[in-house]
Amino acid sequence: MSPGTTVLDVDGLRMRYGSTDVLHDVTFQARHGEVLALLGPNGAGKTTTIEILEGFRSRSAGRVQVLGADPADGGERWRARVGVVLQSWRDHGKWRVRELLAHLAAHYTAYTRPWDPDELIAAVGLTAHAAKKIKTLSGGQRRRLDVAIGIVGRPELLFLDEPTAAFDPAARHDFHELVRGLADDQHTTILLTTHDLAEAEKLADRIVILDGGRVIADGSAADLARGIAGEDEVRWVHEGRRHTHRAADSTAFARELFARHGAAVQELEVHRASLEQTYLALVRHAEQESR
Ligand SMILES: Nc1ncnc2c1ncn2[C@@H]1O[C@H](COP(=O)(O)OP(=O)(O)OP(=O)(O)O)[C@@H](O)[C@H]1O
Repeated sequence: MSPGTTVLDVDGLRMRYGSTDVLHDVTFQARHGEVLALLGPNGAGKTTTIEILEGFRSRSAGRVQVLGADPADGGERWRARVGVVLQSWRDHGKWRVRELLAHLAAHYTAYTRPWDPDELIAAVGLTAHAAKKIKTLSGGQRRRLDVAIGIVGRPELLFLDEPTAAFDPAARHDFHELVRGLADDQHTTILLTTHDLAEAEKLADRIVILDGGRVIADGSAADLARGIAGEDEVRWVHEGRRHTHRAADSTAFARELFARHGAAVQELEVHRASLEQTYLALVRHAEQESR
């Protein structure tokens, strides 16, 4: 698959539970090698969307293509190209970590070139626990194992539903490195849901925000920030005096500033609206509109 190919294509997706519509006309795409974060308040429809794309839930209407197939009838070969990290892997408590991953890797050899179990165990930081029974792992260690299970077949597309919820800061940092490595080095396309906006800002090439089952924003963190805040704040010191200026194009403004004053410009800082500020503004606005 080449860069620029559309790996996920969701068009007019609708989902109804009983008489309640929980997804209305959801449309977005993801390209090959892109990390897409799906954000939104509790109940916005993130898990429902991801489960439909994984082929675990039937949709009510709309067109969905995942790696060129409709997930509602994706066969085994298609499934082997898709990695899934569910909210938690509770079965197989008596299995040992290495034993389970070796077993799953063997299953994938018919379709893909799976990870070597020991390399994978090292990549998710479980080397010291490789011989332990799964039921004896801590919550965070089990979550690392969930991630290993999701990627063991070197999927072309990986779904991560709140992958770092139980991680300590070091595990979270290692996981971020692993995800960026999968996208940058192996060109894995990744769709993740998270409530951690700093995580989304760090990992995602693009962000889709769902609210009340509708897409209310789609773009890079910088695009979304520009759309809401409009301007960055530029601060600097010149001849001992502190200055502040708001600029729509802060890079062009800084270039001009240096062209005019050269090395006399000191302590330059550019402050862009954080994803947290942008997200809160977008969700508040959407909720006011729907009242
Ligand atoms: N099996 C079901 N039957 C009926 N309603 C459901 C079912 N599953 C989910 N819902 C409803 O669909 C809506 C979307 O739920 P979903 O789990 O997709 O949200 P979410 O964005 O993943 O939320 P969270 O951030 O809390 O995980 C919610 O209102 C939820 O109550």
